[in-house]
Amino acid sequence: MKSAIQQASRIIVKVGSSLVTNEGRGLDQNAIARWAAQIASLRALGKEVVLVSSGAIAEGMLRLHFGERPTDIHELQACAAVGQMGLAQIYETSFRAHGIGTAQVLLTHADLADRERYLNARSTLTTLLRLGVVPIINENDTVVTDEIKFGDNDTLGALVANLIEADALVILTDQRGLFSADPRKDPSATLIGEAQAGDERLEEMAGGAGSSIGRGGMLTKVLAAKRAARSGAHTVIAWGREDNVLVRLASGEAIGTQLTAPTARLTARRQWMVDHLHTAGEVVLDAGAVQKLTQEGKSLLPIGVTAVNGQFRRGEVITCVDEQGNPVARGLTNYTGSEVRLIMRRSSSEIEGILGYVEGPELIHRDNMVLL
Ligand SMILES: Nc1ncnc2c1ncn2[C@@H]1O[C@H](COP(=O)(O)OP(=O)(O)O)[C@@H](O)[C@H]1O
Ligand SMILES: N[C@@H](CCC(=O)OP(=O)(O)O)C(=O)O
Repeated sequence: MKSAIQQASRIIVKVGSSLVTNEGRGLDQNAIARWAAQIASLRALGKEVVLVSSGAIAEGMLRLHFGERPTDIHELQACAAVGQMGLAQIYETSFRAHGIGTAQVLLTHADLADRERYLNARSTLTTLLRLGVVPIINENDTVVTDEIKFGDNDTLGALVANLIEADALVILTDQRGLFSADPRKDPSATLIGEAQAGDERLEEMAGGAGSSIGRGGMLTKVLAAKRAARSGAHTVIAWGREDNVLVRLASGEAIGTQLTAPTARLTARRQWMVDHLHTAGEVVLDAGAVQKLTQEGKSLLPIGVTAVNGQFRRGEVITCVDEQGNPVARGLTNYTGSEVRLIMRRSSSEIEGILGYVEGPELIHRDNMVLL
């Protein structure tokens, strides 16, 4: 099996708290500079990279002079808010040294469960990538407390992999990968080189559901791999301080644990759309639009829509039917039902004049559509 990272063109790299910090307090600037240099090399190979980085609390603790991790949730939130400034600062400086810009993106799991926010986050991230910027993502710890209690950015990494259909998720941590048992407790544990993401035996190795998962640990990584695999992304768990780890992975070297996704990326996404039984509404297409979608592989533009049935919000799944009512395609709409009623039969260049803003020239972008 070829290395997942070598083949990947869009990669999420997650660096854990245990790695970015100097023993839990403050950030390790040198380590961060090394990952930035490696990501710059990946970019030079034509790969798109999104970084999910923890470390805000650790840096905030240092800046606010907490000797140990506070137990009060709101103090933890305060640490995260203060520390995030330092995190952003170090990443911006480290990437600037390679002529690469960074962007700060703070997300919660709830943001990604909401269809409209999901689509907005997706559009922002893909636009940042198109503009050549490296998005640096962390949890928005100011507005949520669950994540801070569990201290888990692994799940966030997987959600982001689903969000922008990454080909691979690289989880960098303080161990050389997933071992047959926790190597801190069992010195005879052996490294798992490769397995299928979602294999339940991996969860047992990582501690099983019954173990203490107070803070991330390997279980959240194994579960993140399972989640990432749903959109076809492969996961690699590796030691973040391994020399030049990202570049070596990209050159095809087998390092750490590779958890392979059983379904291909496009199949997974297609299946998700097809399985989406509840569609929020319907648009009727003229014959020209049907032709563009089915024969020419194009996006759906408002000009090809002749009628709208039902009410729907931006980001919801809608069905496209032909003039006889036969389903043609399904996809995520960029505009609400009321907006489509205003812009249908009109050219995309008129959208701004009619609505006062443009979410995109397409009603449904080709990437967000599946033919039926
Ligand atoms: N089977 C296993 N293989 C490797 N590490 C394991 C395993 N089970 C539990 N662990 C523990 O998980 C820890 C990594 O998780 P965590 O501290 O949350 O890292 P991060 O901050 O990078 O997310 C390791 O230091 C290790 O003690
Ligand atoms: N968002 C917080 C905590 C996230 C966290 O610790 O996650 P993880 O690296 O998976 O253990 C921070 O930046 O400190």
